[in-house]
Amino acid sequence: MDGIHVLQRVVEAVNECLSECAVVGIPPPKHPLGTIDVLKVINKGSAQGGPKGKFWVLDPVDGTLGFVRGDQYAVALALIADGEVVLGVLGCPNFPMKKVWLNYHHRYYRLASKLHPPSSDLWHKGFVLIAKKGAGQAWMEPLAWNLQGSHIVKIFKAVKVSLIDDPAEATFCEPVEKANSSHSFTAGVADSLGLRKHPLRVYSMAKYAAIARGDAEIFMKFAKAGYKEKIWDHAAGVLIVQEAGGVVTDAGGQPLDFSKGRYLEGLDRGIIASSGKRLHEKLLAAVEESWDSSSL
Ligand SMILES: Nc1ncnc2c1ncn2[C@@H]1O[C@H](COP(=O)(O)OS(=O)(=O)O)[C@@H](OP(=O)(O)O)[C@H]1O
Ligand SMILES: [Mg+2]
Repeated sequence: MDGIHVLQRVVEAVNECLSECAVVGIPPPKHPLGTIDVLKVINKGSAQGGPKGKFWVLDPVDGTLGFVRGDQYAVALALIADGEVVLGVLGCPNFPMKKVWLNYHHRYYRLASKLHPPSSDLWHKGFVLIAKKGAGQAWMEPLAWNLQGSHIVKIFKAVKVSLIDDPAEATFCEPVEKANSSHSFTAGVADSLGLRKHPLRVYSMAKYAAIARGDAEIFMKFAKAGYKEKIWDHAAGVLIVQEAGGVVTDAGGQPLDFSKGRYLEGLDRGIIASSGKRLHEKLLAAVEESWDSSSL
């Protein structure tokens, strides 16, 4: 598809969404937007971020590889006010309701757990997670997936992190691509922490969703030195995990700083999240123990 056609599709999609505004109580525009109107709105997306003011952070397709492979990806939106994430929305259209199917795309798991292809009634997937800073709650709205054709009731359900704090029972998740996070370093940390389960490798911010929903207890991302993490790859997920009861910091135990512009400047080594304080402290200690012998 060439540029002009993509643009046409975008304009159509925007107008389709706007025509449904009334559903959420916003009056729809009197006339559909034209191409120039849509381009003007897109051009407003030039905020550089920073410590003052309010701005939205959007990652329309996070986990691009997962998206093109028909695997996990996320649509992530966050509102940042004076450098703090105050609202997070994370859409995970391919995320299965049953944890066991998260790994369906990975041959190793299919064979190890003798998974058969999911039947359509089991393959319920897709939800939107929402959290507001300070609410102490994160919410999940499943996407409409009743394949039996019966009435679809959309309900928000509170999600909570897992209660497991024994590393031997915990599951950790990490990026699929070795280029995005060192698998050998996290394997060392896992060993030192006493994690026994095989890592859950999931594309995109769906990893934060896995922690918030209690599908996994730990998330680690250690990119190569020099890589700068972007705020849109983390903002929504971090708030959702925190409000669901989890903890997210850098490897030095400091909160991620969303006030420094487009990047998470000053990030100490990597990003770690866990389902609770006790596990987090053990994880920080294990990272410290493994760091000196690592080549990162
Ligand atoms: N070299 C390198 N190192 C670290 N991180 C990188 C790197 N390259 C990309 N990215 C960013 O990682 C986003 C995808 O991260 P994931 O955790 O989903 O990784 S993975 O796709 O599961 O391997 C991905 O987000 P999207 O571009 O939205 O897919 C990138 O912003
Ligand atoms: Mg991204």
